[in-house]
Amino acid sequence: MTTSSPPTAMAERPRLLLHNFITVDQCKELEFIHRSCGVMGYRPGVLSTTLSHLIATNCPHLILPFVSIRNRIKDLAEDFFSCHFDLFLEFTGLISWCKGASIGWHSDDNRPYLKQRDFAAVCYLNSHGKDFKGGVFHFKDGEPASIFPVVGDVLIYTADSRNIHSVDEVTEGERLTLTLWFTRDSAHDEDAKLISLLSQRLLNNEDNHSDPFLPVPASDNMYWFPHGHDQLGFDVRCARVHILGYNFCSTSKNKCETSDSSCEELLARPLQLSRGDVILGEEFANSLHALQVLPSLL
Ligand SMILES: O=C(O)CCC(=O)C(=O)O
Ligand SMILES: [Fe+2]
Repeated sequence: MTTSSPPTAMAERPRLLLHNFITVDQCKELEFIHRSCGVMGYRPGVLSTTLSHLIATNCPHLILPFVSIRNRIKDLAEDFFSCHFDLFLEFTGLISWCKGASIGWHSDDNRPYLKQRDFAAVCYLNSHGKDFKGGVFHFKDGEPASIFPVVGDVLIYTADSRNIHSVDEVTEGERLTLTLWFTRDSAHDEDAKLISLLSQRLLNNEDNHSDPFLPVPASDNMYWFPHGHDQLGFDVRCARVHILGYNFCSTSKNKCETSDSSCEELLARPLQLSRGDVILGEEFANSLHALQVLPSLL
């Protein structure tokens, strides 16, 4: 089912909301990737997983679930905006908006370094009212005026001043999206950059023979989620594993230690998982590896 506006309104404010464009299973798969790999994002209270981050942390195989979804949304945007040329993906990222996150009125090309952005697509991977509260999307003018995110829905719009929009503060839970920007400018083609990163990584792996399937954590501060004042906050990896009912513990000491000063060191080393007093048998190369495997143990 499609929600769109009459032709004149459409020319003034080109935008489209499509329901059920991606399946709930696809949304869950992307959510799982984000839960195991997400790092601090581009705004306060926002976590993100970009494709270049997946390559840099040795997880290029996790790009596969994005491929068909990206292509379908690109075809949709080319059709809807009647492009007589191929668009390029400029950015692809899973973005979660935690409690307190919001964004005021803006267009998506509103900075000199964002001028290449022509179109935006936001896929909602979870639902307002069920998974989070707040986080409603609004267009400043025209219809539809407000969008209440529903899992599987996709919203596309031009990145220019015809589509000024905002997102209300998230007041509970975590709001998750797959956000894409498209450009006409081949100099900003994300795929060309990803291919170059992939080939560099292959060359490096040839040199150091590292295991091609084990994730490498990003630097610790990328996982540090500031919360409140006075250096308060938490490590996103610990938070994820806690939510699933587990703790990280050191393999050497067979002792759980997630909250002391050695936590950051522990998270980058081989470790095990515990649940209450019970230590699970599996050993993991590091915290990200555990987070990637944990859903299959549940
Ligand atoms: O997540 C959304 O609904 C829109 C986000 C947004 O406006 C942005 O990232 O620029
Ligand atoms: Fe935006």
